[in-house]
Amino acid sequence: MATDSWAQAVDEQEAAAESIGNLQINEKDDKLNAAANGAKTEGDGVKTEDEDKDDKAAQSLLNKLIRSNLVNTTNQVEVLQRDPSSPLYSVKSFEELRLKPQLLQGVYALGFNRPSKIQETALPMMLAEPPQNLIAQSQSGTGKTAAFVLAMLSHVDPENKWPQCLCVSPTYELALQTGKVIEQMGKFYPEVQLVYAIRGNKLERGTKLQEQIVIGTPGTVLDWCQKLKFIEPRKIKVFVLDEADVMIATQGHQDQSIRIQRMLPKTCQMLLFSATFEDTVWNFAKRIVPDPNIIKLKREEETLDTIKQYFVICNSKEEKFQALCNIYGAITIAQAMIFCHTRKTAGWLAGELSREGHQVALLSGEMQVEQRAAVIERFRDGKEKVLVTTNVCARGIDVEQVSVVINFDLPVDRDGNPDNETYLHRIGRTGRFGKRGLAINMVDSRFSMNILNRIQEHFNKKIEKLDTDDLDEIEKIAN
Ligand SMILES: Nc1ncnc2c1ncn2[C@@H]1O[C@H](COP(=O)(O)OP(=O)(O)OP(=O)(O)O)[C@@H](O)[C@H]1O
Repeated sequence: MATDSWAQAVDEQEAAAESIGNLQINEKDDKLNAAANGAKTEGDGVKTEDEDKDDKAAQSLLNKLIRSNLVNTTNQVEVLQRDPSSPLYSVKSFEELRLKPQLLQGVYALGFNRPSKIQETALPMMLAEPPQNLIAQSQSGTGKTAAFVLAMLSHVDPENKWPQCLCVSPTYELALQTGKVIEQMGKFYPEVQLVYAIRGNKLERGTKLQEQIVIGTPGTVLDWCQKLKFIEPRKIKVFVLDEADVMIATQGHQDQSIRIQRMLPKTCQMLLFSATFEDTVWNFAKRIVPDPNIIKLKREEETLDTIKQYFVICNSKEEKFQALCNIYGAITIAQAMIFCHTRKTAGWLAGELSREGHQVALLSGEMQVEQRAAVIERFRDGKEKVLVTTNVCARGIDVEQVSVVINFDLPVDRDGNPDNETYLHRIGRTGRFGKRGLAINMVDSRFSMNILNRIQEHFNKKIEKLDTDDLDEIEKIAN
């Protein structure tokens, strides 16, 4: 097969895999959303823009799950105060915030020693009296969730047995994830209770909620406020809209969120968080949050500076597998991520590696988001040492924790050109003090050699040749 048609064939195969994967996830989500939000389901089998957008929520969830630490950033926050003449407070310790002792205990129990960059400025603003509104944007993993959870817990009056804080998240899974943070941080503050306004949580008609914090998806929260009246919106003191960029990408959520916001009192503190800030997010943010303070933290650029890059020449996938075994035989690899171009190759490779006795996790296009989340959690917890995945599956996932990345197939776009952005994202690291990493690229044709050369030129960084039959040479790369 000529290289061009080979490239096209794999692209087509992968594209098919992608749409099947998406359809399954979305079909399920649609049904669930329909149940929760009264949305319409259209299963016409065509990949629509909405399905693409739905991926954002899945990516965001998977990213949260794979990460166990704060994202390092050397950038400074940009602050735009509603009242520029008022002093700007920033804290370097949690003590300075005069938190309730139970909450301080919760923060330390989570292993937080000091506020993150965004928390340094966001927390004093959110905890100020009178309450201030805030729009905050910073990339995923910089401590936004922990910040607003702390703000909600601080503002609650545990004596009052009714909902006082309302937090909306784009999906069921993301709401559960944030709920977990509330539960952990509020561990030593048992008087404060939390309830999930999500599909499946059916309450009896006439119920008046006693929990002080409600977290849920926009459709259910709206129903609970408006139709079912489980919540009295006029008693809400803090309203949080999380993941605004994911929210606006989901049909109907924007309107529902605005309708919820309109039911809240003028005095309610409005807080909105987003990982990205395009105009659409900004326009939405301004409708949700009147008179806001604004905090932005620029995304840390990824670089290849701290990465050692190699390539290995092989003639077939079997040879690539053998090269991989040689590498594993020569150096100790704590955890590795291996990227394949198609689901078929990924499945085959995972099988071969497990036959060799490796503990392998496979992330594949046909899995539903919950299954993918479970795989990622097991990998993050170190239950498996190798994660084999297709690019489609791993798109957008931060792999900063993983020290070795293997491109079993090099990333190419649909036109068969090098996908430099994906290459950088797969193996790059953020921050000047980012951990050192090792990247190994498998080359198995003139086509892939050409791709490798073009990637090398693009980044102006040499990718060294590695002979995987020479054990001494392999050993050297680990030092
Ligand atoms: N001050 C802190 N010190 C140490 N770790 C922290 C601190 N704040 C948050 N973390 C941890 O860092 C990780 C990312 O935090 P968090 O989830 O709040 O970020 P985020 O910006 O909300 O990201 P995402 O949008 O993906 O949820 C979490 O594992 C969290 O427990």
